[in-house]
Amino acid sequence: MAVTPPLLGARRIVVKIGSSLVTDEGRGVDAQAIGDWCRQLTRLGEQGVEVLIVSSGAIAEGMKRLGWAQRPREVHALQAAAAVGQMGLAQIYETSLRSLGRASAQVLLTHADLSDRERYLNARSTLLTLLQHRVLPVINENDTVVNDEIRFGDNDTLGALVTNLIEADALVILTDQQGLFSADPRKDPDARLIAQGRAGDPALARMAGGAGSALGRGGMLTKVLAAERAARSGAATVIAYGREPDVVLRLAAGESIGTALSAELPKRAARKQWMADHLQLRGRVQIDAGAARALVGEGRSLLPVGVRDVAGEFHRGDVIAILDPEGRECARGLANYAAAEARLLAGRASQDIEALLGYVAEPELVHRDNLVLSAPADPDQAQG
Ligand SMILES: Nc1ncnc2c1ncn2[C@@H]1O[C@H](COP(=O)(O)OP(=O)(O)O)[C@@H](O)[C@H]1O
Ligand SMILES: N[C@@H](CCC(=O)OP(=O)(O)O)C(=O)O
Repeated sequence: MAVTPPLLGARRIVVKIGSSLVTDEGRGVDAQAIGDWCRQLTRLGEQGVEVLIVSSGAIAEGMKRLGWAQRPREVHALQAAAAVGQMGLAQIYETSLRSLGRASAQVLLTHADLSDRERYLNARSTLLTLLQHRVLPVINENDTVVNDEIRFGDNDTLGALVTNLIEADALVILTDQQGLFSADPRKDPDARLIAQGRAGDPALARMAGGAGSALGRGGMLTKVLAAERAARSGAATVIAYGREPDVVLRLAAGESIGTALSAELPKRAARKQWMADHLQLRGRVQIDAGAARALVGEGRSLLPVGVRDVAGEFHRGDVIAILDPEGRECARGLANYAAAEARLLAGRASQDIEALLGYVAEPELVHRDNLVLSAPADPDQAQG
């Protein structure tokens, strides 16, 4: 069965780089290898592809800087090592990207940041703003304030959550193996590379084992589960060897390298399902005819000026229903402002937001990327 190469034509990708690669099997941050990944990603940026990096390696680098030969068991010692190592990691990415003419930004996130609706929107807006300004975000977990992630080594999951958050087209997981094998190749010499599969296929999780080295935490299982999660927002995943020459550039040119795991749902349909499955309706706004035309007819965002009435008590990041002038639900979306603020903004121009609230989160009440139209006007539904 011929499969579309997952990175061919992708406009936005997340590249996750594991600890063993970043730190050259624990010898300390490998500046040369980081320089090479940055070169490839900068080249992709020049071709118009938006790229985000999720990089592990803080703990391994911190241990080296502190002269610790053994990975400590105490969580606080791991957190301290991460705090030390993150400095080195950020410094090397910044230096590499600056020498290539790319601005970079450090973003430290926790899983909780992405499950809290308000912080989710904040993280999303910040990352999208960085991309708009052609800044390359370098993301890691905020290891100093969380400990589950340190114990479970969850940067693979973080990569998938970031992919969902900014609706990337693909997640690339660079690791120290050629891809997913039928069994852990460190233990089974007969293991064969799985070139392609469907994200979420339970057979893949059965093949994947834990980390094969003391440095990596998640092993293949967290990568396979990350692919399943990335597929929920319609993104494909590739698991590939990070030291394969020009690996990301060749993937982007359509070459098959490593393991490609496809997503079943296209992006828009996946997002709609996600909103339906995960989010509870917290309020309603009724809009005027002009706003209804803009939303339903032209696929635009909902601006406060088109809002007539606000019902319910919702917060920023909650889902609200949008009703047309006849009171029929025409869309649902994530509110950028709380109900009390939306009441103050109703019927007013976006330029007035600062004067009315004292700050501006976004000019829209619901951005079109966070909006799902109701049947039958929604093209996804019209297609069946
Ligand atoms: N089925 C499998 N295919 C490939 N690698 C596997 C498999 N099962 C377990 N592994 C192990 O997973 C390791 C990669 O995971 P990990 O060490 O966490 O890497 P990273 O630091 O890149 O996240 C490999 O080195 C390998 O030993
Ligand atoms: N946040 C940790 C990463 C832990 C982790 O997930 O590591 P890995 O399994 O190598 O991707 C660090 O920077 O050391």
